[in-house]
Amino acid sequence: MSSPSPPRRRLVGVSTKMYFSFARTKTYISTLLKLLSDLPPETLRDIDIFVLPDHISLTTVISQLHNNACPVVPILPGAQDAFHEDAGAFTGEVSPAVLAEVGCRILELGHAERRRFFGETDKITAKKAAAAARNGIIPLVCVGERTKPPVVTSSSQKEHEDEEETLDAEAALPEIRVQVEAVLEAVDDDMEVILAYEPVWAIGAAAPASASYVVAVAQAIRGFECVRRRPAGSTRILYGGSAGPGLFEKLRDGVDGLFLGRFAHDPEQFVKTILEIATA
Ligand SMILES: O=C(CO)COP(=O)(O)O
Repeated sequence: MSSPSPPRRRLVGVSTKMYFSFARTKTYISTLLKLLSDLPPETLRDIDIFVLPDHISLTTVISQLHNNACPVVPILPGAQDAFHEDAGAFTGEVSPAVLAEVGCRILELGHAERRRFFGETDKITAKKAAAAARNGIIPLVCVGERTKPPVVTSSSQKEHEDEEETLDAEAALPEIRVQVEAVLEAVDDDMEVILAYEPVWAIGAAAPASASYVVAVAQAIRGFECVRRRPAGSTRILYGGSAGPGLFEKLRDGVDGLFLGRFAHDPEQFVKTILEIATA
């Protein structure tokens, strides 16, 4: 009889994208550290937290995290992108080797905004994921369908007005499968990878995708052969797209945590979300 797989550690993080000034990032991190250090230390024992500031602010954030007088929980610092080569004549690019050298632990790749504004493809994202892994940085790869899938249950079939709409998860899977396969082919199976499922249409929206839909997609991603063949615990799946407090409880059957944007800009809201995930 095979022994049960060890549970995957919960994970939660924020990307500040390009929203914050340098000064605001510094204040944000010191407030976050203060709020976290006020919690009973055991609360955060089983959760990983990460912050992805802009490239310019990253080394300052790393110093703030290192100098934290009350290290309740190690927060993993990360970057929002990097080039796929380590060094050379690539003017203006950011080297994953330099990121590793200064203490970057997570590298976000393939975000919908990188794909949309900078034309990044699955192939480019996969090369970047390989570059992160060979430098000992965990690739956090964003995947997700561009268009909202069709609703399966019409609103007239809903029993209650406030019931969430049921979207056709099957319709989104082919697009997501290609994105996931491209990345996992480029990264050794024994390297840790974080997949952030971020439906593009739910990013920057008023509300996240419906919970039943996210759980269905996340469970399907976990069932992909390229994910199943990886060692237990080495592939964590997050949900991102208008995520915030009150959401994780509804998604816990599908995902290992949340990846926040705007709804973590208030550090108190971020800490509230962290606590919900840590204690769910
Ligand atoms: O893109 C996101 C995280 O990477 C999500 O952003 P929002 O939560 O602001 O929609």
